[in-house]
Amino acid sequence: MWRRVASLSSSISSSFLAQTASRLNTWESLTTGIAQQAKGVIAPKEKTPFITFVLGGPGSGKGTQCIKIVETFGFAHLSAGDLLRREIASKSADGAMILNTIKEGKIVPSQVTVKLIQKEMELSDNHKFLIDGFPRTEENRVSFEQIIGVEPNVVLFFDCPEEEMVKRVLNRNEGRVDDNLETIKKRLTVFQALSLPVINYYSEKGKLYTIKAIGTEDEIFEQVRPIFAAFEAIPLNTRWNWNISALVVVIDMS
Ligand SMILES: Nc1ncnc2c1ncn2[C@@H]1O[C@H](COP(=O)(O)OP(=O)(O)OP(=O)(O)O)[C@@H](O)[C@H]1O
Ligand SMILES: Nc1ccn([C@@H]2O[C@H](COP(=O)(O)O)[C@@H](O)[C@H]2O)c(=O)n1
Ligand SMILES: [Mg+2]
Repeated sequence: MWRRVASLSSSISSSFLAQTASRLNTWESLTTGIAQQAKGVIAPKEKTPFITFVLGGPGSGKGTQCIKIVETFGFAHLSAGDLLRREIASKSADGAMILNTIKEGKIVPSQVTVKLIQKEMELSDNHKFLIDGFPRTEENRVSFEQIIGVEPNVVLFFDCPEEEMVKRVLNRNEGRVDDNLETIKKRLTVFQALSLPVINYYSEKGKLYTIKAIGTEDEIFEQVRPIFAAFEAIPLNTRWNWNISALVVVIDMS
């Protein structure tokens, strides 16, 4: 059994302390698997995670813009679709189920997808994550909050007309099993019915940044850039200093 004692500087406000404590729990929960393997030595990550969800319909340009965000702002890019395709390729136990679900344009059970994301986050040295194509449903969203124990800092929504999305997907030419007209229609229906409510949820929470996803890739990125530039502009002390003021002692009671 693990017991955690946290002692924090008294010079910071109580709401800030509450937020800080919750973030410590969050980041520690991400490290738990690694820590357990290390037989009792919890090695908390140095920085609090900064999580961006990247949403939008099929072919709206999420992956394309994520590459630019990675290049410019140094995020780790975790594409839920890529992680699922990797599971298929690795012929894992869930591979066949995932392949059938993707062919049908449906959504893979949240537990499966969240576990894949969690594993990537744990393995990453980065603390800034772009989680692309997730959450696709309310169930995805709740599952992430329950398993990872953290909410996104930013949610990007690439808003693109359906006609343009269909054109882009049909021209993509990457050999994806779901890049055909029949599956695209199903994916668009799923997007309208299941993903839009998630987008509305984050809009109501004031976390949503809507990008007009038409124009050239560079033009679209010029809408994205200021969002992250604004976060980068927050002084380093304000962003991370609380971590230094926190002392976490772990006592193994087993
Ligand atoms: N602004 C743009 N104008 C024209 N084509 C674009 C633009 N942005 C991306 N594309 C192209 O459209 C296709 C779909 O883009 P991308 O793979 O980034 O979309 P996505 O939102 O990740 O789609 P999915 O949800 O299906 O993974 C790609 O072939 C990409 O090169
Ligand atoms: N959260 C998610 C994300 C994706 N899927 C399935 O993968 C397909 C491809 O996803 P892309 O992000 O690469 O477009 C998608 O249509 C779903 O079938 C999922 O189930 N859950
Ligand atoms: Mg993509």
